[in-house]
Amino acid sequence: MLRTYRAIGLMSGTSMDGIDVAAIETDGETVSRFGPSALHPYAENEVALLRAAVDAAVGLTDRKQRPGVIGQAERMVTALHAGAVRGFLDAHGIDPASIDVIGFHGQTILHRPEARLTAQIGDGQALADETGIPVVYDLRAEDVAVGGQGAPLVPVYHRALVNMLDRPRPVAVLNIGGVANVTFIDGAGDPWACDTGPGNALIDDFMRARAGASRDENGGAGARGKVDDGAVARVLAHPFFALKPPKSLDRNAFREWVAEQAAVSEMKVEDGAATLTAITAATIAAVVPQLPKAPRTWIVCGGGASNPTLMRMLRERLSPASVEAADAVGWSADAIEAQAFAYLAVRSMRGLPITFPTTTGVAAPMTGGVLVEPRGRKVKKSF
Ligand SMILES: Nc1ncnc2c1ncn2[C@@H]1O[C@H](COP(=O)(O)OP(=O)(O)OP(=O)(O)O)[C@@H](O)[C@H]1O
Ligand SMILES: CC(=O)N[C@H]1[C@@H]2OC[C@@H](O2)[C@@H](O)[C@@H]1O[C@H](C)C(=O)O
Repeated sequence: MLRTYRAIGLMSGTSMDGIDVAAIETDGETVSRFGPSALHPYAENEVALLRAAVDAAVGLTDRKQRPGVIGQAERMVTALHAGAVRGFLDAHGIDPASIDVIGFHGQTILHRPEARLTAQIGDGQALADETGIPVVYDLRAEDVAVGGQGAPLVPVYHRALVNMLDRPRPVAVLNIGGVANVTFIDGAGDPWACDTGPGNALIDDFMRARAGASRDENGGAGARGKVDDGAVARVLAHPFFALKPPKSLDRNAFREWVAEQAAVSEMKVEDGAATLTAITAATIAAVVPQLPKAPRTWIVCGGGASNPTLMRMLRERLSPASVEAADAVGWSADAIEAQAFAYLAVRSMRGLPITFPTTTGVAAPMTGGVLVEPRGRKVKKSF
C-alpha cells in the first residue's frame, strides 16, 4: 500500500478574495482524510497591489521577470502565504513537523499559453524556509513549456472526489471562480476539462465599478434585475465558446468583449448584474455540446456556488441534468481548490501525472511542479 502524506494546499485565485488553505491526507490517488480549511482574506490595499501586478504583467515576455510592482507583489504574496500557514497551523493545533508538504499555487499574474507564458508569483523557496515545510510550487510551468494550456489543474482532484461519490454519470464538476472551469468524468479514463468562460469576474468587476461592492452578495442585485437576452446572445457569438476543449482563459479575456456586446454600463445596477449572471450561466451551458456526452449530474464548487441567482440560472439552462452545490454532496465548495493543490503536490512528489491530453492538451500525461526543501536545498523527487 502507498504511503499517506499530510499535505496543505494554498490557492490564491483569480478573484483575489484571499488565500484558501486546506489540509488533506492522501497517497496521491485517493483521499483518506479531509482536514480543516480556511480563507485568509486579502485587505483592500493588498488586492490593489495584486491588481497593479496583473496590470503590469501584460507586457512581460519572460515569466521569471519581476520588475517594479511585480517584485513588490511577489514579496507580499510570499509573506502573506507564510502568515496564512502559520495562522492555520496555530488555529488547529497542528504541529508543522507533521506536515509532509505544502502545495503552493501562488497568484497568477499572466496566463498566455499560446505564447508559452504563464506566471504565478510567490517564492516557493522562501515559503519553505519561512514555514520549515517542503513546498511544491510552479505547477503550471512544465505543461505550458511543452505547449499545454497549463490550466485547469484541478480535474485530476475532481476525479478523485467523484470516484468517492455515488451519482449518475457522466458527472461534471463545475468550478466557478473568477473564471469558470469544468471537469467531465464518465468511466475510469482520464478526466476531460476546460475553462468555460467567465466565472464571477464579470459580476465582481461590475459591482465594484457600479455599486462599490466586491461582489453581488447572495445574488441579490441579479435576482431583482431583468436579463437582456439579446446581450447574452451577442456575447455567446464569441468564437471561444465554439472551440473544442482543451481551452483556457485569462481572467480578463472577456472584459472588453462583454463591455462591447452587452453594454451593461448603460444598464441599471440590478439589470446589469442580472444580465452578467445570465451571461455567466449561458457561457457555462454552452460547453455541453463540446463535451463527449451531456452530463447527468453537475456539481458546482467555487465561490459561484454561493450565488443563488447564478445557481437558479444554471439549473434552468442545464435541465434535465441535476445541479447540486458541492456542499450538498458533502464536499467543501470553498476548500476544493486548496485541497486540490495539496493533492497535486503529493502527486508531483510521487511523479504521478497532473495534466493530461484531455485537460490541457499536452501530448501525453505529465507531472509538474518544483519541490524545494527548507534551507534552500533542492531535492530529488524520490518519494
Ligand atoms: N455569498 C456570495 N454571494 C455572491 N457571490 C459570492 C458569494 N461568495 C462568493 N462569491 C463569489 O465567489 C468569488 C470567489 O470565488 P472563488 O474563491 O472560488 O474564486 P477564486 O478561487 O479566487 O478564483 P479562480 O477559481 O478563478 O482562481 C467572489 O469573488 C464572489 O464573486
Ligand atoms: C492560469 C490560472 O491561474 N488559471 C486558473 C483560473 O481560475 C479558474 C480557471 O482559471 C482555472 O483554469 C485556473 O485555476 C484552477 C484552480 C485550475 O487550474 O484548475
